[in-house]
Amino acid sequence: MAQALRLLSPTTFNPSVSKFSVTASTGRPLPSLPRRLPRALRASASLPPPDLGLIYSDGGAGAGAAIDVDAVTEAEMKENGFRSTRRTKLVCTIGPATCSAEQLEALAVGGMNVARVNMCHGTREWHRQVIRQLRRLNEEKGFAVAVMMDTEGSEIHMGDLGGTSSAKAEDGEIWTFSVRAFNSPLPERTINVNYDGFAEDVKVGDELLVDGGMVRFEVIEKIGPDVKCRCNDPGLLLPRANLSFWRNGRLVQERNAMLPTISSKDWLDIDFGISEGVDFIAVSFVKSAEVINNLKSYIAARCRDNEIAVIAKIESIDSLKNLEDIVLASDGAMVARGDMGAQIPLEEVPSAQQKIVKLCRQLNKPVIVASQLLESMIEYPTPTRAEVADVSEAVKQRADALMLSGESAMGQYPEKALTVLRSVSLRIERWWREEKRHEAMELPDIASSFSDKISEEICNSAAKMADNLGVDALFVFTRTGHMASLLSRCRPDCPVFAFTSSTSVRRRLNLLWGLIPFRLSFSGDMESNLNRTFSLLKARGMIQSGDLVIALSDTLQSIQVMNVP
Ligand SMILES: Nc1ncnc2c1ncn2[C@@H]1O[C@H](COP(=O)(O)OP(=O)(O)O)[C@@H](O)[C@H]1O
Ligand SMILES: C=C(OP(=O)(O)O)C(=O)O
Ligand SMILES: [K+]
Ligand SMILES: [Mg+2]
Repeated sequence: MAQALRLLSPTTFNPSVSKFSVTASTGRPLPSLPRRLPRALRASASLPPPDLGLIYSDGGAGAGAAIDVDAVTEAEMKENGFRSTRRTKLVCTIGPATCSAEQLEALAVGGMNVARVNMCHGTREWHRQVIRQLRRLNEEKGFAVAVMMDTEGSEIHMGDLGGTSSAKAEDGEIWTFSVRAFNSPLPERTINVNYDGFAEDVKVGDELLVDGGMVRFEVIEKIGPDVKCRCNDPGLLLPRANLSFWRNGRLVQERNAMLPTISSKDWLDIDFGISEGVDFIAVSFVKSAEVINNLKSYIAARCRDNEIAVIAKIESIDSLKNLEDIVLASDGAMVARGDMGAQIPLEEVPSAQQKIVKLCRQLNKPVIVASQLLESMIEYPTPTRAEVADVSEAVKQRADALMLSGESAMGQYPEKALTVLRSVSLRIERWWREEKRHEAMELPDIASSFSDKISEEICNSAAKMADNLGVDALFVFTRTGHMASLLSRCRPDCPVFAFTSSTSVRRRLNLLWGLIPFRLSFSGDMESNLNRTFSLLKARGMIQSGDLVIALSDTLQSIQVMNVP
């Protein structure tokens, strides 16, 4: 039994569906609440352990009937019922510790939704191998792991330590930072700097921060291209670590303002990303909305269907100043706490994070909380309690995604770190759902057309209905993914199954909170879409007769409430 509300706006009116009335209508008579218990309240039959080796493109009834879903999602849903699937998405930076086909598959099985490659490190050839392996994994195993390429940006950083993997700087030691080119091995206590103007720009007395303050030096003497510095806060120097300098307690920014956000090397990396078909490009050290607009036009001119989403990394003082404009121009944002913590006082990072996460949700842009979430797990197999609390805070803020950096790129325990993110997310999400602790957030109107406004109203209402009725899932049939994003923005209690006919939309939706994206070709006929979807998912054991579902479609701009037949 279905109850339908359909609104046909002038732009989406389609004569083939004109049998539906143009104003709101209920499809069939409304009996007293026809729902059965939501699945979460029913005794769940114990299921055999999932076979994670198998995959799933359902080719059985021809391409038209196929549905793409990965084995991990399927197993998770069968095991726990779909109300308890994970809502917070997980991004893993790929590096030497995770670049083999087996390691990438282990991460995908462990819940990685997006793989990030950082163009600061490694060669294009290395990144190409990783991206192609990920694509193969998706094709062969039905995953929808998206690829995010992160630009290097015009930051000052150290060279690569002449081939050694790290160097220890001790308290009081004098080190030379130099723009000269050296043959490796480097002279003792010498660091190469990538920026030619470095020796001119720094002044005696400046404080030099490595990796946002993990190691600190004071500039004591300048000799031509060499800058002598005394170590005041000892620590480990890692290859290509970021350098910033401070004068009178403030970050020296003049130089930053001179350099382009997207360097000539970044443009070559972006061309590389476009040709390799990455799903997201994350832009480092964004200063204004302009650079995002430029990149988006560049992509639009080169990609059919504008298939690459642009993520603004919020990590500089300028990006915090121009936050709203930057977020509005972008397709998403990253709270890049690593560099942010080097640009503003550390104690201001938590409030900046909360502000960015909130703004992104209001403006309907996915947001990633990144850096040092589980830093100690680079070396140790268990996280600190403080790290677990940090992860839990980001989950409570209902960020779309959490990101691993060094933990997955070069740490000792990449899979364990991912497991920690997954289990903490699941536990905290469930706790806050059960306690109904989430405060309602005011969601401003964001639509720019009347048709978008209808979609927005439908999604807001559907999410509210879903919470009030305690439905098992929201189903959304969406071509561009927009309607799915609007539902995700409402952060409903139940998961959102997003059906889209495009594999690239499916991958991009994988970054969004609470969405379970499927690839499915569908028509303008909701009735037949729903019937087909129900039978495909039922055949898989992913839904059951009686599950209560609210279904939406962006072609019809409709809402239906129904039990799975
Ligand atoms: N493609 C790569 N090749 C080699 N090492 C990498 C690669 N990607 C990441 N790493 C290592 O992982 C660390 C953490 O990654 P990330 O946070 O992305 O970079 P960064 O530390 O430069 O901000 C890097 O400092 C680097 O040591
Ligand atoms: C994610 C960040 O950027 P990157 O790792 O590229 O420095 C950060 O600074 O937190
Ligand atoms: K980067
Ligand atoms: Mg950074």
